Amino acid sequence: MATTNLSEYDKTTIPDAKNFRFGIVVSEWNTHITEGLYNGAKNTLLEHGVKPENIIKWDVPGSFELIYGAKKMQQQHVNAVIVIGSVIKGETKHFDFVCDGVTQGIKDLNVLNETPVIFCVLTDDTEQQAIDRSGGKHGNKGTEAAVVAIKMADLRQKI
Ligand SMILES: Nc1c(NC[C@H](O)[C@H](O)[C@H](O)CO)[nH]c(=O)[nH]c1=O
Ligand SMILES: CC(=O)[C@@H](O)COP(=O)(O)O
Repeated sequence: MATTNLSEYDKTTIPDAKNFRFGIVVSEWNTHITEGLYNGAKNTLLEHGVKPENIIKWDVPGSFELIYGAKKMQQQHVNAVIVIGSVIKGETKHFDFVCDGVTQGIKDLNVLNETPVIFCVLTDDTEQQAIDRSGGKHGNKGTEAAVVAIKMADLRQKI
């Protein structure tokens, strides 16, 4: 069963993000998907008051490199990090290892370090599924990730 629209949320429940600074690490694999996710995330951050100069974007070759990129981005005095990737199943089990590796690596960064890392990595059986979730009929997971990043930055500031 497909997910609900990822971009529909109550905008009145989102904290003011004008003083927050975000790092976004973007995989270049399936760039037509990841750039759509990045635009969704960036535009949502801007919509909630984040200054353009407070959004740092780094590109990495593939989703597996998001782990290293996020680790270094955590050192950039940002309130939260978003990692963006698109893993699409091929003929072999490589898909499984990439997805599991990235998931575990990002989880580890959230456990070991203080800066939240938000997981915006699509793991799809088909390219159409990825298209549908990066600005298509199911919305944009980048928008969802930006909302989560603002909420986590706000929570971190309060605790
Ligand atoms: N097949 C996909 C990859 N594979 C590349 C890995 O992420 C990694 O860059 C390589 O194993 C070298 O360490 N990456 C994606 O992001 N999406 C794919 O569909
Ligand atoms: C997720 C991948 O690495 C995948 O695109 C690689 O394709 P294949 O499994 O056909 O080698």
